[in-house]
Amino acid sequence: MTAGRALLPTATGAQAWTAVRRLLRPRWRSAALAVATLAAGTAIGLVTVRLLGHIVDLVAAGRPAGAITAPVAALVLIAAGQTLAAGWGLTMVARLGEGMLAELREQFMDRVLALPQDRIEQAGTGDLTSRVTNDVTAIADAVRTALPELVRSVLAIALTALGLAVLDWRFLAAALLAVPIQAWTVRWYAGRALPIYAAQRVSVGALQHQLQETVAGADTVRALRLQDRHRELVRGRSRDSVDATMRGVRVLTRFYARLNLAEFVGLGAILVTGFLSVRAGTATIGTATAAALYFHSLFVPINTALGLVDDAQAAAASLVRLVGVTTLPARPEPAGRASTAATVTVETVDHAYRPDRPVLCQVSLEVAAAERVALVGSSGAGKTTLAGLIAGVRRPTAGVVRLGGVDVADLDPAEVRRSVVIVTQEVHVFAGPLADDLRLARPAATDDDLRAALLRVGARDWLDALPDGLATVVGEGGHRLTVTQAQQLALARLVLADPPIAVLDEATAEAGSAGARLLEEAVARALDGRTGIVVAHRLTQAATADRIVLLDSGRVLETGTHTELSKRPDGHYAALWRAWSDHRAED
Ligand SMILES: Nc1ncnc2c1ncn2[C@@H]1O[C@H](COP(=O)(O)OP(=O)(O)OP(=O)(O)O)[C@@H](O)[C@H]1O
Repeated sequence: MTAGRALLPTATGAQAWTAVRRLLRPRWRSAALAVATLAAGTAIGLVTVRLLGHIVDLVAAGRPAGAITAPVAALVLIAAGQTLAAGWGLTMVARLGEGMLAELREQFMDRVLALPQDRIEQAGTGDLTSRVTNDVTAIADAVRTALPELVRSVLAIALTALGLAVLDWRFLAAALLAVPIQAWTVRWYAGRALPIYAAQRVSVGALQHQLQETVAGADTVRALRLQDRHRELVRGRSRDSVDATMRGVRVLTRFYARLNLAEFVGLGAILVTGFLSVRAGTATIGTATAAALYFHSLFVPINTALGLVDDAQAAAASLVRLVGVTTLPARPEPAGRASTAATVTVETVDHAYRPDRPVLCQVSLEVAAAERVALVGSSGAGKTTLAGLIAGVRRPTAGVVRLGGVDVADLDPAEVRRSVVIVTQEVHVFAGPLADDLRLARPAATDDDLRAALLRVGARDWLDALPDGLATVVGEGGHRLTVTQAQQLALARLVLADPPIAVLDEATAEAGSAGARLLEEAVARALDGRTGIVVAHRLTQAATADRIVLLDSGRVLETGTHTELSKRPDGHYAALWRAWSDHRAED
């Protein structure tokens, strides 16, 4: 569902052209060289036709067989030259396209990574994912196959027309009779094909959906004796899909039939012109043959270029979606103010993901440097949201979050990253050597630094057991880390990044009780000397904090030390603690 979503922007045609020109500018030399090489290949190829015409003239004049040895040898050389030039040219165009696509993709990812999380959520991650996958693939396909073919075809058409004109302008004029029919055919096709293809995709989608539903619900269908009804539904959808496909095939057949008509008209006109010119003695049979061959050699490039119209349209639609994201500002305007102090201030903050559903209301909180605050509360109370606001991952709907006394909104994003690091519930282990994964936090760290960070968070046992130590490949396709180990990895990254403030919303709950105890110790060591805001999923973690903040339905209900809060008669925290202690006693 995209209705009501603020989708990421789509560029206008003009913006897309500007982007393409900007990408092309530093590469204009290679672009010119690629086009020149392809043009040279095509031009050499055109000589073939002149030579064939020459051979026809030699044969018509009754010259001895030895006279055609030289033109035939030239034909072989030309074929070799043409193949080489086409190969180089196509490789250069593909390399150029790949380079431009890579740069566009980098710009795209740069902007995406700078987007605030709320903006991505507003658009829906599906929008972003489809741009990164489908749109990039559509452009990459076009760059790899359609673009080189298109450049070659356009060059072949232009140079062949030039060849015809040089041969004899009357033949060019005759060939041009085909152009109005071709232009009309393209207009006719473009108007009909798009809606037919769209309907075809819809009917294929509907058929797939029906098949899936029937297969997935087969037991229910059988139980309710709905087989006949479902058979009829599948048959109906299948018929629609066949009809739509056949409409597409018919339109395509007529498209090519009309192009054939254009070819027939052009070739007919050339043959009549040739016949009349040869009879009047103003052209040789060889020239007329060459003209007919020239025209014939236009069929393939013209059909290729017209056939690529679809691909070009799909690539253009994808291009405006990629360029649209790159038109977003690179990053919010930094005020360039530095904050190294480790205090956190939350001032009357409200937050809502949807306007009608407030998640945090008037939350205020002061955290002193090196203090450890535990956020507790039932599921959905707003703990993760508050943690995200403090870490600068999202912006409050109202109110201010200050780090070291400076509004997060005024801080340079790089400064925010230096001041505060968040460890979230889902730790992503990047595929690759463990050392690379750790160095994401501090690229200049030595192996000793990495080892020290892992030891500090209690990872000695599994580090020693890894087959290649720090060089062990972890993540997707490599050595699988357990939930606890992945959390320790995240904590080791925190130690390496060494920010003055740390926000932890980690998954001790998922780690099992032994893992959770291990992680609690790891957290305590990783937070040593830092200001820590910890979303405490286990109350034992809250009990050891300097202060506890209990959230309930987005409001701060209680705040104090464990000793104070647990003794409060009728206190919420006291009730939670009693329930937690009883539960543990039962275990
Ligand atoms: N990205 C989001 N978009 C929309 N609503 C959200 C989003 N994240 C959280 N919410 C909603 O905001 C409310 C508070 O969620 P939050 O995750 O902050 O609570 P929590 O106290 O951390 O809960 P838990 O302990 O289950 O993680 C919930 O009602 C939740 O459904």
